Amino acid sequence: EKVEITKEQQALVKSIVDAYNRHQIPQDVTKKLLQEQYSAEENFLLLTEMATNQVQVLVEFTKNIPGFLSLDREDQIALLKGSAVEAMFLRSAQVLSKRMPNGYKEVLKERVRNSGMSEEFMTPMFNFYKSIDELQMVQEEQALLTAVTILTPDRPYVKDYQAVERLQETMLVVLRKLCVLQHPQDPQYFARLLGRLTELRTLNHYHAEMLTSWRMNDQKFTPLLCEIWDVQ
Ligand SMILES: CC(C)c1onc(-c2c(Cl)cccc2Cl)c1COc1ccc(-c2ccc3[nH]c(C(=O)O)cc3c2)cc1
Repeated sequence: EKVEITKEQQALVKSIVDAYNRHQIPQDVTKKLLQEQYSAEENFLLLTEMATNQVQVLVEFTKNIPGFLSLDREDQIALLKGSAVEAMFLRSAQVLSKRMPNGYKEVLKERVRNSGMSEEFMTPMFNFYKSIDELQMVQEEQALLTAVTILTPDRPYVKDYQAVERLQETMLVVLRKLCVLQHPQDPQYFARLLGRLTELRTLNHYHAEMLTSWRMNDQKFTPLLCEIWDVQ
């Protein structure tokens, strides 16, 4: 059928993509990934700093999702806490799949590999990064997929399930149209994007286990990460 995006859907996409691009980790932070020395401790510290900055970027992006701030305040918190790891996986995956200058992505991968993480977590993580890379998403798809992930209604402690579902539905309708228009030769593209969200859920589980093992080794996190991940 003839798929076309309405005026208000175009406005929605524009506001989400602008928010997605406006909030980035500051260059002086990301360039530390290239400069600091290599050791498991230093790598863990850097990744903790990146994750902390990433959460701040995530909060700012989320506040710009049309309708999010009109949700119940406690539900806003529940959505952020429930989606933080998945949204950060998406964002770091998109960073790693971008054509990076001066070996940046190799450096990031190297630091992740040598940060005291268990192999059982690395494999699914790097498989996910590879599967995101293969999709070669345009920025509209990346921004909308991140918004869809954040607006997942079945997170713990969400009270007004319907309100969140309505918002997510609005995003999914636009994302599906974008996929049809952007990838006419691949009618399954939208379905493959949604398949990544399922894969993200399994990564949540691995991440929770990794957090536990880090805590056993008395690894320190920042106050913001402790708050969003309910640790310490
Ligand atoms: C607390 C630390 C050790 C941690 O725990 N889990 C994860 C963890 C891990 Cl490994 C994997 C996936 C998710 C988490 Cl949440 C992490 C590290 O998390 C991140 C690591 C890197 C980045 C990152 C790196 C470079 C970047 N450039 C840009 C940019 O916009 O230019 C964004 C960006 C983000 C984000 C989160």
